[in-house]
Amino acid sequence: MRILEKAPAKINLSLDVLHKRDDGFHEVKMIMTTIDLADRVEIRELSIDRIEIISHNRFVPDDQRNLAYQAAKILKERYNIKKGVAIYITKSIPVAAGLAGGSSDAAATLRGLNRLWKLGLSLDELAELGSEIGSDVSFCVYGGTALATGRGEIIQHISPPPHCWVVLAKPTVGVSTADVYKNLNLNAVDHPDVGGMIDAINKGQYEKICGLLGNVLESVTLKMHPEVANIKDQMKRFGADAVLMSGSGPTVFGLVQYESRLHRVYNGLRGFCDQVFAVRMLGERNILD
Ligand SMILES: C[C@](O)(CO)[C@H](O)COP(=O)(O)OP(=O)(O)OC[C@H]1O[C@@H](n2ccc(N)nc2=O)[C@H](O)[C@@H]1O
Ligand SMILES: Nc1ncnc2c1ncn2[C@@H]1O[C@H](COP(=O)(O)OP(=O)(O)OP(=O)(O)O)[C@@H](O)[C@H]1O
Repeated sequence: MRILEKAPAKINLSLDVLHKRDDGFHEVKMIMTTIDLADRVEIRELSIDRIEIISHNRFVPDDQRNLAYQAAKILKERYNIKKGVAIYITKSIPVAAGLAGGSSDAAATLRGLNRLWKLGLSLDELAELGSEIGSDVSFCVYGGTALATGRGEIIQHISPPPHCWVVLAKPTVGVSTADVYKNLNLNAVDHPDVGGMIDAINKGQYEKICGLLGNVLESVTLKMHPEVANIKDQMKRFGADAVLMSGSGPTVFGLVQYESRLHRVYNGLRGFCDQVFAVRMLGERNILD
């Protein structure tokens, strides 16, 4: 038996950090939405009781460090499954990019194994298990558009944003999410208006959404890596309607309403960055059904 799951990337339209918690994590308030850039996760049964990861990507671990491996392990242990699986991951999402690639592979593995092993778990139950793997996994279990709070694992679904194009550019710098949070100085940031963003999304107000994009983690990553600020400037110069870094970076995304403008932004950025993508937002719920 063979199960296929799509594992789409996310971007953060708004990302605020409220305070550091006693457990070391930060309390966040952010709007996440799924985009049409996805890894492919294929799960096949094995005759021996083992978890194998096959990815053919030198940046992706093929052992217990892989978040898809951790997803399979949690389900096997929790439900006492004595069967093995091979998990084939075909990466399209750039690695360590701020696009939740690994988290989405883990979420796809949870959904896929739930089907393969007929566990009958709800998405809410899978999201709760996913939160043990990483803060972004719960959102990735559902996809769509959501307000994420807590350390990112408390998910409230909201309306999809109005249709537009998203140009993504990933500079070749490596960013550690833990380092970015560690270096965040909350006394020196402009907090984005997350409530205003929810309102603008609910009302389908594209221009207002553009004006409200904000991410407090930019204050750290842009200082560490000036090339990220440079990519932001170039994206604006080529005509994106609004530009922001996703998650802890380093990927920068630009929103573009009209296709006529899209080509100029996309082609312009290709002169600066190897990894550039032009995709759609997939903000609807149930896109993963
Ligand atoms: C930046 C975002 O991607 C925005 O969506 C997320 O907040 C990060 O999510 P993630 O990569 O799934 O993060 P995790 O794997 O859970 O945590 C990695 C590290 O980031 C820091 N971390 C993460 C999430 C959070 N709310 N507070 C934190 O301080 C912690 O040091 C943690 O050890
Ligand atoms: N399935 C996976 N795909 C990619 N990287 C993985 C995977 N599993 C584990 N990793 C490890 O996780 C690290 C971060 O990769 P990932 O692509 O998930 O980052 P990210 O997009 O910045 O995540 P987030 O936006 O959730 O912070 C990689 O450097 C890699 O070593």
